[in-house]
Amino acid sequence: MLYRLKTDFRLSIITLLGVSGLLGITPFAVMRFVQGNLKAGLVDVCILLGVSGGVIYAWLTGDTRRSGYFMAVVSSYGAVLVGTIVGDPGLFWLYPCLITTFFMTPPRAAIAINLSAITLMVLIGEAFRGQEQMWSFVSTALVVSACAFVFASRNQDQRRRLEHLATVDPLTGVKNRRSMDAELDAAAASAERTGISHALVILDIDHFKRINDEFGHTVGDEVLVDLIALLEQNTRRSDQLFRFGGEEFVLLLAGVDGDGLKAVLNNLQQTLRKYLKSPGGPVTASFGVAILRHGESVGSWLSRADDALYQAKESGRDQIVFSDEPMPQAQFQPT
Ligand SMILES: Nc1nc2c(ncn2[C@@H]2O[C@H](COP(=O)(O)OP(=O)(O)OP(=O)(O)O)[C@@H](O)[C@H]2O)c(=O)[nH]1
Repeated sequence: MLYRLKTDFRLSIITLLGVSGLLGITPFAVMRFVQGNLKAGLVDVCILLGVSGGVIYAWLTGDTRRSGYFMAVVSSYGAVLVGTIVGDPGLFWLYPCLITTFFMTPPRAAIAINLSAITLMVLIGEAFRGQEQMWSFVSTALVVSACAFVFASRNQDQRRRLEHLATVDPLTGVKNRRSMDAELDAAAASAERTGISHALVILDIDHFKRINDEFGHTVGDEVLVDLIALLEQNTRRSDQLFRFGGEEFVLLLAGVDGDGLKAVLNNLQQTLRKYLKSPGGPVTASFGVAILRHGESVGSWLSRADDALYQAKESGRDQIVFSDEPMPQAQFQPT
């Protein structure tokens, strides 16, 4: 539970809003019923139910996008309703909502929710004692929204940048080993669900050490970058490429049958032979290929591709070796 709160920012904001809503609104709901203000008491109860429902939904389903929208709408328009019924004390409830909408919904949606809530509050007008108070509210609500927008946007940029740094290889720009582990898990789960075949290719440049030793690390780096450009030009957009380590890369292909896979890999091999070069001449690569078996673990899938790569190296390099002879059709049916 703590782990989810730490790693899922939106879930933590939704939970914070839910808990503070429960703690903050419950005494007022009780007070309004005690004072005989049934309408205000019922509005408070509805907000409490909505907010609690949003939190429970987020925790049970993990769908913080929908519950974020729901919570933002319930809390903001709920605050407008409270302002309409109880007058100016309701105005204060809108301020925390104006801030938290930016952390629960995308910026454009948050701006729309905030502006519409401020406008509604003004149009209904019940919450204000006079013009001066109304315009003070409008100005301060806009300032709060603008500050929350800037803060939330910066926060989002920084999170995206951190995510990029954590998942992308800086030299080649392809996803790193860390992303690969997550994507292979997702691919295996998708294969079980849909029956679509998934192939994993480990590709390793031949005699790469010699290139580094003879021409230097910078030239070696350029060969790696050229390799990625060639791989990206000769695979589908849906195919995924990862840097497995050093001069080893992993290609994940979904929905390929045996013949299609052979054709893609033969084409890649020819392309590398023809276009991948170092100052010492053409550069080749060895390929180890494994198609995911029904019920197989990702570890075993990777290890079969790695064994096939080993065989490709052992049998003279510049080879494509399949762990199993690929079938012309998808390997297994959905469960
Ligand atoms: N330039 C450069 N070299 C790297 C990078 N990462 C790993 N290497 C080098 O890649 C080389 C890999 O050498 P080996 O594992 O012996 O492989 P190889 O020479 O390609 O031999 P085979 O794979 O058996 O054909 C080592 O010299 C590493 O230093 C990198 O990011 N840039």
